[in-house]
Amino acid sequence: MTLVDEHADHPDDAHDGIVLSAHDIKVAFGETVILDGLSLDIRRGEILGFVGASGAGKSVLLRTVLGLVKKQAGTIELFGVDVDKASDAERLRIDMRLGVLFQQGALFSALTVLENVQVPMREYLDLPKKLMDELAMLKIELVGLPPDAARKYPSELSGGMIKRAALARALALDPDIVFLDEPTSGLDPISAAEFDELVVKLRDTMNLTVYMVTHDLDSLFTACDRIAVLGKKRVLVQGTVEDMLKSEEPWVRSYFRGKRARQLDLATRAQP
Ligand SMILES: Nc1ncnc2c1ncn2[C@@H]1O[C@H](COP(=O)(O)OP(=O)(O)OP(=O)(O)O)[C@@H](O)[C@H]1O
Repeated sequence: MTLVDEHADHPDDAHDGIVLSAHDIKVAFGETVILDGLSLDIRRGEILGFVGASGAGKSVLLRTVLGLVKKQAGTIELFGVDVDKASDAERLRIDMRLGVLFQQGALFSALTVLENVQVPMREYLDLPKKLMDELAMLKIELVGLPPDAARKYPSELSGGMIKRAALARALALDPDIVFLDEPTSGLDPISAAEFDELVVKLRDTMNLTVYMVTHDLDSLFTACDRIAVLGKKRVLVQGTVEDMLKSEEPWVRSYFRGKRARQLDLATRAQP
């Protein structure tokens, strides 16, 4: 019996709290290599911000981790299990512990918010409708949507409400880790800040691990515990905001010490 089987409830506890470990990943489309020698660990309960220039491969890595893009080399362990070696039953257990919010929100337009939140429940669980309704309402409340949002269609929601509804769906199965692909893009600064606050609150209350692809400096400065920078096809630098501010890598320097970043840094530090 493997260590993983012995700790079936919380297998990652046997792995120093590392929820996700990507090692030496290579991904190419035809001749074009997008990721090469990329390694990254994410610890239980942290909010990791993943940044990098547009087109660097952030979404490709996310899709690779989720098994939607094939890698040419490297290993990905989720909760201590090498996904390439996982049995179908293990893979299913892993999938149920992952929540995903894709870049466009990706709600089904023909379904109400309640029905959207229930999509993963229908896919993975066999529950009576009444119980599913109750569970979905709990998630809707959890993300700060009013109860009457449940019967609305995505076209009837604001951008911020769509993101929250998509987050409620990502949380439908009480995942251990959520992957958020640019969750605050397209939101006004106030809605974006509120979304960040919600993510921090959920992490604190649910001990959620968060992997957030973002271009949003506010999110990086205020919500993320750690930042990983994608560059030169791998993780170029990782650490805290302080580490980013000290980095001499040219892209990191211009991103984190550019004019806008300096203003944000000062504003963040000025807060009581
Ligand atoms: N299925 C695919 N086939 C071929 N090329 C792809 C595919 N998916 C992504 N790419 C290419 O991989 C590169 C990285 O794309 P990706 O979407 O990961 O960038 P990103 O870092 O997320 O960018 P952005 O910040 O703009 O969202 C791009 O050049 C893109 O065209």
